[in-house]
Amino acid sequence: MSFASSLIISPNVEISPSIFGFLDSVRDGSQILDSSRFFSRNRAANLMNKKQKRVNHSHSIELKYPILCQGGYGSVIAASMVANPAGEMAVSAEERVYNVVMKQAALVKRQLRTAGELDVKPDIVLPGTLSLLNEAYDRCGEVCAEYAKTFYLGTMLMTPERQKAIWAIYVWCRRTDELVDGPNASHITPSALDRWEARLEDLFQGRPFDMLDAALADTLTKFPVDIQPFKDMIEGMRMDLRKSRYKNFDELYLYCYYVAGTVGLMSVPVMGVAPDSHASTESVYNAALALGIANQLTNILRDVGEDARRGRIYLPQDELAQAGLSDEDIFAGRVTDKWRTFMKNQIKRARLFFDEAEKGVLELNKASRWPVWASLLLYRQILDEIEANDYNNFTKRAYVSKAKKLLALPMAYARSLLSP
Ligand SMILES: CC(C)=CCC/C(C)=C/CC/C(C)=C/CC/C(C)=C/[C@@H]1[C@@H](COP(=O)(O)OP(=O)(O)O)[C@]1(C)CC/C=C(\C)CC/C=C(\C)CCC=C(C)C
Ligand SMILES: [Mn+2]
Repeated sequence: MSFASSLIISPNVEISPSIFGFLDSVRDGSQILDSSRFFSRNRAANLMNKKQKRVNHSHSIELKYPILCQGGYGSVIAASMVANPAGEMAVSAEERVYNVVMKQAALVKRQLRTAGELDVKPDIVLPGTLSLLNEAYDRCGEVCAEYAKTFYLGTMLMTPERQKAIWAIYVWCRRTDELVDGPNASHITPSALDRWEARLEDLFQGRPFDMLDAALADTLTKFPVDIQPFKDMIEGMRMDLRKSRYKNFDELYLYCYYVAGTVGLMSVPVMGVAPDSHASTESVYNAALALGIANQLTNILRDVGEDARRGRIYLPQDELAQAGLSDEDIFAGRVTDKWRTFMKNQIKRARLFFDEAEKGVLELNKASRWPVWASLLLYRQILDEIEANDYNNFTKRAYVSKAKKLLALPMAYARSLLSP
């Protein structure tokens, strides 16, 4: 991606007067994320395993995302409630995220009941706005094509309404990511993120700030997309500003949910569930969440060296220690047997999340499955490439060749024809 194109989509939140100048219209609405509902202890379930075992939830809840045990990863039971140093019981990231998933699923079900069928609502168009909106959506499509070509191609089978909506969501996510990853990242402060969130709230209330926001505001009138995953993605960016180490997988899981699991939750209401699917809405959302987590874990494993050069280590510190590794080993970038063993386990875990995601793709509307399969197959191949590089993710970038990318498209298409 070129620096220039990155600037074009860079959100115009006030980050530094010297760069963008002061923008009166971006209100300083430091909305505080309502996290109280996250911490409800009444709900817990197993996201990654259909058995969903529940035991006395005031003390311990069995969850089964793949965590490290002596012999590697597996379907290991982990307590979701852990005592913090003060001896208080804290709720695990998995449980917090599960609450969001349940809320999203409930929202879609409610809309299904009231609308009869989850489909596109009619446009209410003021004279002149339609062409502006079309322009806005076209621009979203261009940005998407420039940043994520294969995925963009995959959206070609979707209905025009769904396609445009996914592009608009993509652009909002990309702009949010640009805030902390783009050329102006060093100027981003928590209050700039607060302003970006205030702008999000405005957009959800039908007051978009610019053309690209207007496309998303229009999408919201057509699909039952909730604000929570969007707010949570911004929360992930806040997390990136304040921390560069993750104590354990629970912390890393929450980060992965914020920056990528949220994408799954935003996309499903647009992509739609197949009319002949018998899967529960919750299970489809769980799969969507799993794909986001799998993608982000893969992204992290691919970029270990690059992140370390920025002083960041997105790997569970306790698992590194168990493997006999320290931050210094990562900064030194030596591929040792200890590192290979550690990486094998991390890759195994990421693949478990991809496996979980696969179950849900079949349940999506047929026309929406292609881009999802394409993204799943392509991202999962990055793990194969890390193995092919003999786990040197310090100085070698695991990269899926153009030929393999092209091959993934017909493969994804063939899979999208399979019925649930
Ligand atoms: C069909 C489809 C894939 C739709 C998703 C479209 C969409 C809205 C994508 C937004 C992606 C985005 C810009 C996220 C911002 C945060 C971020 C950058 C996350 C990383 C993406 C990879 O990007 P990249 O390699 O460019 O990363 P760098 O910034 O360069 O480091 C992520 C790794 C996460 C992306 C997560 C997804 C694409 C989740 C996809 C899940 C679904 C679409 C749900 C599918 C449904 C079922 C039932 C499985
Ligand atoms: Mn990024």
